Amino acid sequence: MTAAPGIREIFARFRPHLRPERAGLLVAGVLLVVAALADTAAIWMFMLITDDALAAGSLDAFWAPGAAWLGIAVVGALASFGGAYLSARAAERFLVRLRAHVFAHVQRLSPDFFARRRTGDLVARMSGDVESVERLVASGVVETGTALFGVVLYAGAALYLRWDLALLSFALAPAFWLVARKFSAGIRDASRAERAANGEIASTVAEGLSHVELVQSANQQQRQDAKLHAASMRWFRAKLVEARLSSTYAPLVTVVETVCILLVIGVGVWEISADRITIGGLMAFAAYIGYLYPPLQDLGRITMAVTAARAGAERLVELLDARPAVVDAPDGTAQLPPGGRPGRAVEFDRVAFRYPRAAEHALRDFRLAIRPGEFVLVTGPSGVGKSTLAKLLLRFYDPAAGRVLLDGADLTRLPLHVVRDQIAFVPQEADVLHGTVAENIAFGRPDATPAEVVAAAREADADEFVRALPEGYETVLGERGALLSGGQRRRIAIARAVLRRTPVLVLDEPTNGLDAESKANVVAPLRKLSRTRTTILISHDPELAELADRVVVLRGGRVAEPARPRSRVLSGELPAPAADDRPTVRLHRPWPAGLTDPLRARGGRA
Ligand SMILES: Nc1ncnc2c1ncn2[C@@H]1O[C@H](COP(=O)(O)OP(=O)(O)OP(=O)(O)O)[C@@H](O)[C@H]1O
Repeated sequence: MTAAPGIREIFARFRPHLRPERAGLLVAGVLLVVAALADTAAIWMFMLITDDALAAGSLDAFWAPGAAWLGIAVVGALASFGGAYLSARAAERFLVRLRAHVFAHVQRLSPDFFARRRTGDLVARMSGDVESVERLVASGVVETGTALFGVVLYAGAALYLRWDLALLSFALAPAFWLVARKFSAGIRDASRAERAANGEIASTVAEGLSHVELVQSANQQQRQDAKLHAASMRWFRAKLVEARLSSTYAPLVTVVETVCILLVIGVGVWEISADRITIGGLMAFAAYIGYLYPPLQDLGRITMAVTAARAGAERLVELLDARPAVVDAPDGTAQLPPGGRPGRAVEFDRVAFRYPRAAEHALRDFRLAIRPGEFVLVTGPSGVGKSTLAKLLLRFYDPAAGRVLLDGADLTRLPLHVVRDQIAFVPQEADVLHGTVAENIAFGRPDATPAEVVAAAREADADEFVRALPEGYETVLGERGALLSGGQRRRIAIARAVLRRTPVLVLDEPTNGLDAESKANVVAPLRKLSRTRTTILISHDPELAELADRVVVLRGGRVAEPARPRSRVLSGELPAPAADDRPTVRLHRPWPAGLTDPLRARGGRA
């Protein structure tokens, strides 16, 4: 493992997020200083009362310091409350801002990043690790400042009362540091192990829950239990090491403290007998030394907390250092010609692409020009690069060579959001989010009116089954759309794509794994939809060739044969819709010649 970032590095890294809290932290610091000053003054009043009122038996000498003590206590309490509240407020606001920043960063990383990560671990980094950075950078700053001030203040007061006695009792102060230092290394290693095990626990639970059907159907619950147990035991052992170290630290510090206090009292008794100090003076002195220990202890504890937080910061910095594979062009961006036609032209111009860390190219010298409004079926054997075309078109990645063009504009020269505003994508796994059907359809356009949502559902042939759901469009779908069949989930995904009204529609295997009837339901809307936009349909399914103007067959990352235009639709020459608008696709036709030539298999179309 690489060395954890140093404190300075961590501060430099996260300081910008702390900047808006500077005023709050400063006021909190001032109030906590006032609270410490009030404590110091209260002890002074205690000394005056002991010597002038108690020892002298004078009630008159009691009132003035007594009243002052009360006033000081009230001011101290208010300052202490204000300081604690403001520092907590600043620290939590920092936490909220940092978490938002990390999430925003992670959301913009390329799909490839997530392919190599476990979701649970990412969740753990955005919760526990963000909190440990907050403890270090925000609350840690106030605590350290206040503790340091306390040490200086109480040591100063003790020195003022009796400098010789004070120096004697300070002689043992470095022992606090030595003890804290000794424990820090062990705490750091244990914290690293604890943070990593925490990520593993979150990952195991998240994976187990999201694949619950797979786990149950394969009878693998015990294996999942064992995985969680193993991660939990690693976490438990690390926690025990942490607990052993910190619970040894506290009693050790108490022993050092007791030695100091006994030393002070022993020498003090001798001093009183020699009449060199009053009893009130000795008690106040002992109180200052006693007040000195908590901030000293705090400094030791903060040293250990900082060590632990470095392990979290290390994991967070690693996340923040990950760079998205694509970003907006730094030297200005090109303009997309105004739309208006049915769809936009899409072109892959001698594109070569290899996934990060992959040995082979997924696409090589790939050329394909799609006219505006054209409906192209992209087919070919598994793993040949079909889905990669969609990923390049959506600019999840940039090609290593060649260009992907939208209406003649190079995608790498267009702002990323403009590219994605042009393309609606229906992925292989139709995503269903937790929320109502209406919210699911409107995901890409949250401002859509209910009427627009229903219109999109109609276009995707989803309206009828949605209305049959218990609460229609207001039916809450579970995170994975458990209420819906595979075909229905796809139609919701198509409705979502339709609602975005983009000039380009890309569908990746929309009929995969569906039976004939569900497939017919998914295919039916495509014919209508393709009339008003450029449509790229990625599929193994030869029967879908019926729908397309052109079939493109891929082999080894290239177009295997010249893409042949169909006689049907070209942009601007759209035929009148069929009377009943139903698909003419024959869904049970065999695939006579394999994937090598779907055109041959397609035959004539009515
Ligand atoms: N994230 C990735 N990292 C590395 N290699 C990848 C990644 N995604 C895909 N590949 C590889 O790139 C090649 C093309 O993959 P792609 O998903 O485009 O194929 P496909 O034709 O869509 O396959 P299928 O029909 O099975 O969906 C395959 O060899 C695949 O193993």
